Amino acid sequence: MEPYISVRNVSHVYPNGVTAIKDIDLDIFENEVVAILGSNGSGKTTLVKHFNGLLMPTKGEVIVGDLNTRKERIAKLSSLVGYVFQNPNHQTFLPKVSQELAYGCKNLKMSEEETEERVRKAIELFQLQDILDENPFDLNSSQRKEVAMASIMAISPQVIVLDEPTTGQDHKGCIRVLELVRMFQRHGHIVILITHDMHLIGELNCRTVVMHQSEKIADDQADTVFADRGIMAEAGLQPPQITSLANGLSYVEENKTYLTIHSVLKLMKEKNEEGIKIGSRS
Ligand SMILES: Nc1ncnc2c1ncn2[C@@H]1O[C@H](COP(=O)(O)OP(=O)(O)OP(=O)(O)O)[C@@H](O)[C@H]1O
Repeated sequence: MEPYISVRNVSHVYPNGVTAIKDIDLDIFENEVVAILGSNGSGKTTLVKHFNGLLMPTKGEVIVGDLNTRKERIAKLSSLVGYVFQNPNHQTFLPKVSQELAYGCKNLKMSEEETEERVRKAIELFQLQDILDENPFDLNSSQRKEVAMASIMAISPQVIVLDEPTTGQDHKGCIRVLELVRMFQRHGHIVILITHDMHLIGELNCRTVVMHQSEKIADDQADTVFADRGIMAEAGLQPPQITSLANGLSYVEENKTYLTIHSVLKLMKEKNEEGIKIGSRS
């Protein structure tokens, strides 16, 4: 299978001389959810900004669809790769939600009918019917984030990048992000998450790329990555709390990784039925 995004031996050195990513190879395939994980300054954002042409490699090349990002206009690339910024205020600027939702399609010179149809679908998916006339800046931060995501969804890019989607969200907001990631995937999109949120990655148990000091040091399913103590320590990462808790239970096999509260509760129930008492590892 051909990858949709192919990052080939890419490095990026900023004009001030900082090497933000180094010799990265990465293939991302249709319909994947991929988390890009790593501590502050490890190169996550720099890497992902290469997918929609916001940055160009200083070495190597990035292919999106069958387009080399060096040779494409940014408008074309942003119709393929939609970027939802961490702070929705950075991508929201029109006085009405309805205008905001239509902006991307209009900017890509879609016809009025097509824009209307796409916006209608986005309104339906995100249940925004009641706030169409509101000013996005009068909405709360969760609603503003929904509007930002819906505006990207209206463009319907093949790839949706969510930059720290759970930052600043309460518990309900975080559950909503999880639902949206799954919804984007059901609708056939590739979802790329730039995140520090181990709980979110654990719940998704998605492919996880770990960046550390500008290099890719791991690329595997989240449970495999989280079980690799060497990688976790090198990258300065802690697994989700529930994984640490499960690791402390006496009856959890050393090589098993539990990522969600549901999986730990299921294990406890099974052990309880077998008459095995909960104990902690000595
Ligand atoms: N515009 C820029 N000019 C110069 N250096 C930059 C620029 N943007 C990022 N850097 C540097 O590049 C390195 C990687 O930064 P990047 O933002 O890609 O990391 P990150 O993993 O996304 O970090 P964070 O989690 O803090 O957002 C860091 O050393 C950072 O200071």
